Amino acid sequence: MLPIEEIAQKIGIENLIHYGNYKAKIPLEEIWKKERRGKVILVTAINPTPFGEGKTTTAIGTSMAFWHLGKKSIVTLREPSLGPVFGIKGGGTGGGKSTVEPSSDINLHFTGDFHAIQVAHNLLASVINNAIYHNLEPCLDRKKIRWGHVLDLNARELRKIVIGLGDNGGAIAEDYFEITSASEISAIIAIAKDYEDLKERLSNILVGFRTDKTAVFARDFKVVGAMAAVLRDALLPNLVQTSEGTPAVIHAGPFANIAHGHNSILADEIGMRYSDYLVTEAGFGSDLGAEKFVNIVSRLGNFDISGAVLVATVRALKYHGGVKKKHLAEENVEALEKGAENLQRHIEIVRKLGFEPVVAINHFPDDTERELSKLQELVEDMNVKFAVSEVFAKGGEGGVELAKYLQDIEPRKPRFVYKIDEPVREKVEAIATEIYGADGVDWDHKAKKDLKLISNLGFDDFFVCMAKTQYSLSDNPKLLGAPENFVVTVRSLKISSGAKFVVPLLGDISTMPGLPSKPAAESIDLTKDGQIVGLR
Ligand SMILES: Nc1ncnc2c1ncn2[C@@H]1O[C@H](COP(=O)(O)OP(=O)(O)O)[C@@H](O)[C@H]1O
Ligand SMILES: O=COP(=O)(O)O
Ligand SMILES: [Mg+2]
Repeated sequence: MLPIEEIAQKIGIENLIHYGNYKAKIPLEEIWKKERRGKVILVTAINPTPFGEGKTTTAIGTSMAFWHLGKKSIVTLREPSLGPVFGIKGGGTGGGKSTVEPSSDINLHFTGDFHAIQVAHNLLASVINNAIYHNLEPCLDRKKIRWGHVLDLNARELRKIVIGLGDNGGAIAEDYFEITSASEISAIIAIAKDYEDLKERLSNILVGFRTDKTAVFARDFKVVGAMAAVLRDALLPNLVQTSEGTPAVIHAGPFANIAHGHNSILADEIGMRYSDYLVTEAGFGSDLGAEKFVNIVSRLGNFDISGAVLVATVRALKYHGGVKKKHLAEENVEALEKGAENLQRHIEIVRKLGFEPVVAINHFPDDTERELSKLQELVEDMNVKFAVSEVFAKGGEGGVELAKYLQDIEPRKPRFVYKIDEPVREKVEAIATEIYGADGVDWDHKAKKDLKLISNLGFDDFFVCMAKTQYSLSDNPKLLGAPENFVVTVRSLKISSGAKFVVPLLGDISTMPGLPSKPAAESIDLTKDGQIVGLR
């Protein structure tokens, strides 16, 4: 690795807040010193297998490839959450010869941003419960509290809990934990422009209602200052490097299935102002990350997008063709051909969002020659540009063909799926029908009540941040491939009035994931000389 100041010098960043030799935070005033000039390249994908199909890896490799072409590029990514790190997917720092470093630090505590978000979130929860204990104003109706706790782990046992069993003045009550990436504060850190905006958004967080049904916000508890104080450094983007010594800015961590799925806009500003090509990832498939990147992030950040890379893999398309996870390494051209219908749908989604995708076939070692040539044949018939990406095996050199397709694409205005002043119900129905291909939306009783509440509170002009399974275009994780003749069901809607999002919860999506029977944590260790091993 190069010393982090050498990475900063490559792109002209002059001031850093060092976190050791290889990590640094970028002061807010540094961000605005340059004008925007970089083209925005979005990396999205088809619906993935539980292992992930290589968007992070491809984003890193493509950014490095631009340097091979003599262009300056910055890759922006989200901070990995310990949920997947210890859970199914493992780390979020790419793989093979296309990684961001120091990967062990980045995958674990990094610069402490998630811990800060966790503390700020739980501080507010403790103050809410304390007001009830001391019978202080604002005293919330316990059954109408809409602010739980967060923890950066996959802990299904905390999805629904009872609190107050100890010395708590008898206020025993139901409560819950979400994973930190699902916290509204995680979304706020990803969209706030400066400390004033941060505090304004924190103060507008809706925490619940009094018994007289009046709404109560975080500002009513007088701890917004303390929350902002503990978040002071978490708002600053983190500068690190790729495995080829090119700049990477990693900041904020909302997942794309339970939140908006993109790194901070501040990180993107650095990518646009300090390089020719910002390569950035939106989580999971285009139905989730790319939809929200266009309809929420690019609208909030007010920027155009040039290119869209659509990552596809043989293994995920076989999965969509009906192959079980444990058989994905076995050749199966027939299943690949059937599952390719999922790729066709994502090409259409990216076009609906206003862009012409370039398909990146992310080549895995298990792909056979027959499968690879079949997939190239199928993609050719889909009338879309594509390149076989070898960035995992070869680093930036393996992404040059892809980068050459992207370098001359001109910025375009995204096509928003909904107008911001439409009612929430219509926004949700537009996304479900136009992006997912659903015939319509079913609204559970609780969801209908939430819609009414949103209108009564005057929040109909909020962004819609859909929460649903990442495995299917529908809200049923078993409905793979290119499902048709289905409706999606909205169970309820979270109101994030600080971020100005409403979060419709579809199907049985949970904002607190669980661990698999064999957690990735089992392969992690610390050697006697202090080396962390086994993080993948
Ligand atoms: N071409 C490849 N060959 C082998 N493993 C890969 C390849 N691309 C990605 N991976 C691995 O697959 C997992 C998911 O990759 P990642 O880039 O995180 O995907 P995503 O961002 O789409 O979830 C990581 O462990 C990564 O190292
Ligand atoms: O939020 C999900 O991100 P990945 O698609 O990178 O796992
Ligand atoms: Mg990723």
